Parts: sequence; structure tokens; C-alpha cells
Amino acid sequence: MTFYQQPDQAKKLYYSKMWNGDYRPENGVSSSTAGHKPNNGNARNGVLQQQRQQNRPQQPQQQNRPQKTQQQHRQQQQHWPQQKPVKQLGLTSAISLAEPSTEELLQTAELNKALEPFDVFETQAELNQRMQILAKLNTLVKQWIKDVSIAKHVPEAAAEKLGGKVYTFGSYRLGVHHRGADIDALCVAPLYVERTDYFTTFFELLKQQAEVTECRAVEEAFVPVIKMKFDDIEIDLLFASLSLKEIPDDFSLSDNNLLRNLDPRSVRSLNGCRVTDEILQLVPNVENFRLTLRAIKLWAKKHGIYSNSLGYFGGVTWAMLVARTCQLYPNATAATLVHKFFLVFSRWQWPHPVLLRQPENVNLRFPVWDPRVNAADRYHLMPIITPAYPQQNSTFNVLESTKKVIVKELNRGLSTLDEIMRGNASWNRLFQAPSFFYTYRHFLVLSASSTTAADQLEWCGLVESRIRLLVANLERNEHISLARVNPKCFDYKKCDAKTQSESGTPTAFQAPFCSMWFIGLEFASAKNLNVNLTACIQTFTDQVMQHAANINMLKYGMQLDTCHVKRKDLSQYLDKDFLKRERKAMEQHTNFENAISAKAKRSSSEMSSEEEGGIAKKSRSSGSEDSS
Ligand SMILES: Nc1ncnc2c1ncn2[C@@H]1O[C@H](COP(=O)(O)OP(=O)(O)OP(=O)(O)O)[C@@H](O)[C@H]1O
Ligand SMILES: [Mg+2]
Ligand SMILES: [Mg+2]
Repeated sequence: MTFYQQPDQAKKLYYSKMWNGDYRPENGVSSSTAGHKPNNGNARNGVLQQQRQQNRPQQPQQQNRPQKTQQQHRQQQQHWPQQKPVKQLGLTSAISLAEPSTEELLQTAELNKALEPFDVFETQAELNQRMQILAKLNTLVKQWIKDVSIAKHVPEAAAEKLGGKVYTFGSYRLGVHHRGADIDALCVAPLYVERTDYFTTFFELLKQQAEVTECRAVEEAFVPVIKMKFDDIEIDLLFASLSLKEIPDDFSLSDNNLLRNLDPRSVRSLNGCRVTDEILQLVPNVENFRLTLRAIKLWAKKHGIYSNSLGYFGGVTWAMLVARTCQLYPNATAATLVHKFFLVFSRWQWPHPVLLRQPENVNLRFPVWDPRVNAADRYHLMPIITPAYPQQNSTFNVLESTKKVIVKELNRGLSTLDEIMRGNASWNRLFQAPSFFYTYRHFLVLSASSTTAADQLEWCGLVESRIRLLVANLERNEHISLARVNPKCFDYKKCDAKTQSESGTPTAFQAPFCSMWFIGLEFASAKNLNVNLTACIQTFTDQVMQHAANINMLKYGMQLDTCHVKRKDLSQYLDKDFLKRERKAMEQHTNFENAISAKAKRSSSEMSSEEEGGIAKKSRSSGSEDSS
């Protein structure tokens, strides 16, 4: 009986036991790790980084160390239990404390090199630009807080001291943002300044800045935000007003008591910063974590599974999975960690939750993810829980079909990594995916159109945040075995549509602005393709239109269309040269896959059965061990 077939009561009992630690596996490191010296790895990483900067061939760190005799090695192994205790990060012991071999260090250097062409690392000038933007925003925030307070009759001398600060979070704060990524930031104000001030006077102030474009307020969102471009860098700026008279420059957001008496929206807004800071605290070696995460994020983007709103995983979720891998292999270098990441999570027994630490027992009455208490939480498919109070499941948007896609990609990732580790493939292989457009024969093209650029920005944001409802409708249709949405949004360009038939064009495509998403379809039976999806599509369109009307967003000219398109007709919607490149990429990919599967038949996975057992146990009882 699978977990999901269990009656609700049984699930509740299961989660109670899990939370109380009844399923905790026996402590202790597997014997495969015995004799390996723990270290913090910083020195090693320093070496790697220095070598990258100096742009000279990689010299593994072992070569810089004084050579040890075999006898010294044995002595060290014998004395290991008496040496410095291993600091356990996470709720379980590590799977392996092995230090990287020379080969693994070389593989990490190769990985670093392979990432460079993908715009994963910013130049120093680009990093400086981000710092300048943040400094300007910080100054703007302080001045605004002072002005608002004076307008509210706070004496000028007191207003001078109120402070206020912009904190960063997300990928920029983690130090893993790629070129062109957004900056996620939080504006923290003292108690005199309210959310309504933020969405009125501060919003107006931002719009007046010469550097600011595309400034829009999403006040009614679950986490209210002002979105803008500052000097062409996208910024998501949240707001929280604390119950404090002053916010000094060195103020920390980590104390749970700060949340006391705050409104839920402020608590949710603070959560991003608190989570990011916790993640950085919970990994054994930040540099190894960063490089691994950069690789995993790039892989996820290339394979079309990077998007929280579409039901895949977003940045923070990938960060938590990589952080958990780092906890399980605390001394491993990035190349090994990427391999172990796929090993651990392709075997993970969902819906067992992934947790980075024991959830805190804080009673401030904010809703937390807790399947013992909330029945709805028991139905989350791939729970990955944020580490700061109030803990949330970062993957509540995951659907059966997106789960299927993610799991398939994780398995494929493991096969690729096996080949890279065997020397049969280069790291580039990890970042090459089969063409989405040549994987499926049938597609739904969803188009959102409007009459102005500003309307289109808002309309696309809203439609995108709802697409998973269409996918959910489709996955309930008995004739469809898989509906996979491509996270990339395409602009419809009339000049691309050379063969378009006048009569067959939905009206949305004639609007001045039109964006499209593609959903690849697999049918349950290849024989009967006469499937009627009208009801599915109509329900979705009605839901989106109704929602837009409810939040007063619907404007004249905003349209939504969905139509069925066969692969051979994609050229009506997409650039022909783009499709040619996709086809070529697919051919190369297929050739490689064939070559690899021939080789793979000759050699089996390198994982020891002992390690395999360890991972299965960590996963099976993850909830227990992680949360006990
Ligand atoms: N589903 C979620 N659950 C919890 N927190 C979330 C979720 N989505 C976003 N956040 C918070 O907002 C932050 C910023 O989200 P964002 O989508 O910009 O991702 P990111 O980690 O910055 O990666 P990217 O480089 O793609 O921007 C996350 O790091 C996280 O703290
Ligand atoms: Mg971000
Ligand atoms: Mg963001």
C-alpha cells in the first residue's frame, strides 16, 4: 500500500511518530566512512578558487601538503575517534565523511570551467553595480522613513535616528546568482511606517527615480511586493514594519521574538531573509555549497524544471536540496556533491519531507507546515521544508505531473553523472537537455495578449502564476498521460508566422503584445487521439478571467487563448531557425544517449550497496531522522 492510499488517520499517526523521532535510524556513520578525517574544507576551496583566479592548471591540494607516510596515515586512522568531534549539521549523521581524492578535486576544477560559458559567474564590475544599486536603495529607504515619520508628527531629531534598512535574500544573498538574475530584497522599517505608506509614498518615490523602470506594485499577493528594474537589474522589494522604534544598521532578523505581534504579511516577507540566513548557517562548507548549487540550478533551468509558480522547484527549493546533500557529505567537493545530489534525490522516497534541521517549537501561532496538525499538509507531494520559523513547504505548487517530470529528470541526471564520473562524458553533458519541442508530438499553445507593454507585463505575470491550474485540469483527463509545461515564455512575433493561415489564427495572436507558453502532451493511448479538451481549457480560461476581474486587474484588450498544435505546425508560432537549432540539438542528444546506454549496459553503477542502503534509510525515515 502506498503512502497516499493510507487512510487519513494512519497518515496522522505516521507523522506523529515521525515528528517524535520514533523512526529515527540508529546513529553513527556507516563503516565506509571510518578512518576519514573531517575537515572544514575551507582551505581546500580557497586553493581551488585561487587557482581559478590565477587561471593556471589545477593543482590538487594534496600536492601542497607534506607527504605522509603510510604509517602516519594508519596512526591517524587509529587516532581518529579521539580527534576533534564531527559537528553534525542537519538532523542525522553524515552518510560519508570522506575527503576528496585528487581526481575529485580535478573534477571540481573541470566543473568550474564548464560553468563559465553559461553566464553563471558575474564579473567584478557587475557585482559592483549590484552593490551600488543596493546602496542607493538603502539611502532612499532611510530618507523615506524619515520623511514619512516627520509627516506623522515624529519630532525631527527622533526621525533622524529611526534608521531602516534594506536586507537582501534569495540567490543574491546566497552568493549563487547568475548574470541577469534578480535581486530579492526586503525593506525593514520601524513601527511608525506602515505597509500602506510603502505602497503609496515609497512606490511613488521609486517611480520618480531616473534609474527605475517597469515599476509595479503587487500589493494583494501572498507576499506583497514592489517589482521594478533598477539600472536594468530586476528587483523584488518586499516590506516589513517591525514593532520597534528604531532599526539600526547592524540589526539582525534572526530572533523569533521579532515576529511577535506582527501581521502575517510582514512575517511572510521576513521569511525569505530568515530562511536564506539559516541555509547558510546549516551547510558545512559554504563555498562547496555554492558551486554545487550553481551547477544544479543551471541543470534544472536547462531541463525545464526551474520554476516554483509552474509547479517545479524554484531557487530556494534547489538550495535546500543541495544544502541537505552537503550535510550528508560534509567534506565532499562540488563535483562529488553534484553526483551525490542526484544519488540522494533520485532515490528519495517522496512524500517523506526534506528538512535541514529540527523544526523549532515556537508558539507564536503562525501557520507552519505540520502534517500532524494540518490535514492539507499530508497531501503535499514533495515536501521540502524551509528551516526558519514559521517553517513552510516550499513546494506546495507541485502537481502529480510536475512531480513525475522532476523525478524523471533526477533519474536522468544520475545516469549522466555516472557517465561523467566514469570519464565517459564531460560536464557539458549535464547542461544539455533534449529539445522540448522534439520530445512531444502534440502541444497546447497558451497565449496571453494585451494592447500595451505595461498591461502585458502584469497580464503575463498573472497568467503564468495560474498555468498550473490548466496542467492540473489536464492531468485529471483520463486520455492524457502527461502534460508538461515548458517554463520558458516566448514572444509571438508576427514575422515568424510565415505560413500562418488567416482563418486558423486565434484572435490573441493579432494583438500588439502576445506571449506564449507551450505544454507538451502525451496521450494515454496512441490510437485514440480524438480527445476533446475544450472543457479543460474553458474551465481554466474562466478561472483566470474571473480571478483577474476579482483583483481588478482585467483591462480592455487582455485575452487568453489556448489551442492544440501538432509538432509539424510549430513553425506557425516559433522562429524557424530556432526550431532548426532545436532539431539539431535533439539529434545530437539522441546519438549521445544511444552511445551511453550501450556503454552503461557494460558497466553498472559505482555506488556501493552499503551507501545505497544508507540513502534509502535517510530517505525512508527522513521525516523521522530529520525532524526527530
Ligand atoms: N515557494 C517558496 N517558498 C518559500 N520561500 C520562497 C518560495 N519562493 C520564493 N521564496 C523566497 O523568495 C526568495 C527569492 O525567490 P526567487 O524566485 O527570486 O528565487 P532565488 O532563490 O532568488 O533564485 P533566482 O536566482 O532564480 O532568482 C527565495 O530565495 C525564498 O527565500
Ligand atoms: Mg531571486
Ligand atoms: Mg525574486
